[in-house]
Amino acid sequence: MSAATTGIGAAVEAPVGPRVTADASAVTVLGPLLPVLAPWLATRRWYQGTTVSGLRPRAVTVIHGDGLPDLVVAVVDVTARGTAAAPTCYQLLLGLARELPRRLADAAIGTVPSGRWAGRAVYDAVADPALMGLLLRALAARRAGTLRLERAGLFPLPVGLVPRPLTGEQSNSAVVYGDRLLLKLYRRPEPGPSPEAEALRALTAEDCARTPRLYGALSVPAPGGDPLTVGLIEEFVPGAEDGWERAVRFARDHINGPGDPEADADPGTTTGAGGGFTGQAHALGQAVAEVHGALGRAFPRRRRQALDLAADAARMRRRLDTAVLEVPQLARYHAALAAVFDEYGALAGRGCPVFAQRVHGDLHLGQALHTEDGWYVVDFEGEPATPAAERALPQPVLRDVAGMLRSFDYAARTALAELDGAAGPAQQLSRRRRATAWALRNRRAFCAGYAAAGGEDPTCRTAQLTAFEADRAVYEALYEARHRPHWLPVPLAAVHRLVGRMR
Ligand SMILES: Nc1ncnc2c1ncn2[C@@H]1O[C@H](COP(=O)(O)OP(=O)(O)O)[C@@H](O)[C@H]1O
Ligand SMILES: O=P(O)(O)O[C@H]1O[C@H](CO)[C@@H](O[C@H]2O[C@H](CO)[C@@H](O)[C@H](O)[C@H]2O)[C@H](O)[C@H]1O
Repeated sequence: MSAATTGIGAAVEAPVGPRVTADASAVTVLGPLLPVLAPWLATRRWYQGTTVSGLRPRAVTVIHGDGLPDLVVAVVDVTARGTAAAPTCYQLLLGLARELPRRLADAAIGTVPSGRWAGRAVYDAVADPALMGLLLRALAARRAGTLRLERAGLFPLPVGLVPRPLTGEQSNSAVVYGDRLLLKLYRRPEPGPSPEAEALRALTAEDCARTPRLYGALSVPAPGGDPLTVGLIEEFVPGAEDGWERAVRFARDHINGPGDPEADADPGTTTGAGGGFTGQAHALGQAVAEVHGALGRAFPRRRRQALDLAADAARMRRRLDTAVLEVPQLARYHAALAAVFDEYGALAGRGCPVFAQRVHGDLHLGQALHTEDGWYVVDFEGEPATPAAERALPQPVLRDVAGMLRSFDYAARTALAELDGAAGPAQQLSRRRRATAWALRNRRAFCAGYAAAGGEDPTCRTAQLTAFEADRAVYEALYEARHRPHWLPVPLAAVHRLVGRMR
């Protein structure tokens, strides 16, 4: 590896406790770690490339705690080998221990070959509750060097809670403190204001009961620009079940349930096809409408003019063009999809009012948490594959509604796929019908809940909803092709169905 370590970022030592050590430059701190960091980084789930050729520190903070390994929080620009692409910014949290306890073996990165930490074990500090406790104490005491916690609201920040890393997350890392706080650490921090910090700050100020409240946003200075947001501290929603897992479980039970002739009938007339989930889907619709209401009060809400709608339609077409290059299976639907987007673009000319405001931006069942107190909506970062500058743009609320409707389809198909194997043809047909009916019934319940809580009635805005569902399915096709190719048939089937409806 040839590591580029020029372009020195700020390096600050932030002592917690009585020990004060001298400042060191970012290069001095990170330089000796580079040989072990590069191969480790290239295998992280959140790392975008497959190789690392250069790593340039932007901001490095070292935090010492008495009797603890040192903690290095480094924001670095990484260049992948063999690409002309601009470097990508990553956040690394590294522990440096004289000896790595066996319980942290899975977090091991390597042994530092030289420099001040020569011979120490370097490891992913997010896995170490002791260091995550140290980080929270340092942030609360404003002793984390260039790493700042900008508080939201006046809620006291409890610091004596037991930390545990949250497993199973996708693009970021997270630590839960005593089931009360969640520290979300962005692995790929992005320049400019953070859509998630902005949204949660506003929702907290609005006292929205359906989202976790924000305690504060973590940032490091970015020379010549806004500080770079590298994380958030928000309320942890205890005792929650992930909405995706819950929906798939209910769908599976329904599809596999005892023979119920009603459930196999036309979904428009059945009573049982929602598989016991319709009440929850209704409540979820209400929760999303509440979140939209709060966002609509906190951020500007404006009527879309004809030019705006045409620009939206053009953006959806561009997204389709990009997706077709990577997902050739979409090509046969190109003209029909473009027609769907154009129909949306022409709505203003027909006197149909469309309003835009701040929305969630990547709403699906996995962003909803079910508790005894009802639903919570989390993760306001927006679609990871959409450029950062576009994510906070005002959008019609039906974009979020469409995201959730797509998710009911995903849940039904996932449940079906999990069951299909051992069934004969007749049973498979019956299951398919039940899966379709489950999705349809819960989509309707969600829309009814949304309208009942004061949101605009999605079912009265078919052209908008179809365009947003189609656009979302195109996004999903690209997402699946890149990350989970065996899931690609799910959004492709949706595209087929959606354009079929327009013919
Ligand atoms: N405030 C919270 N309280 C409880 N669990 C949460 C909270 N926020 C997120 N989670 C859980 O963590 C998972 C990952 O969080 P998320 O913000 O979606 O991160 P990512 O962007 O990495 O997907 C969520 O699916 C949810 O299960
Ligand atoms: O949660 P993220 O912000 O990482 O969202 C991305 O990944 C999601 C998958 O984890 C992806 O969601 C798609 O798959 C879900 C099932 O796993 C399904 O419920 C969603 O409806 C579907 O869009 C999401 O698109 C992507 O941005």
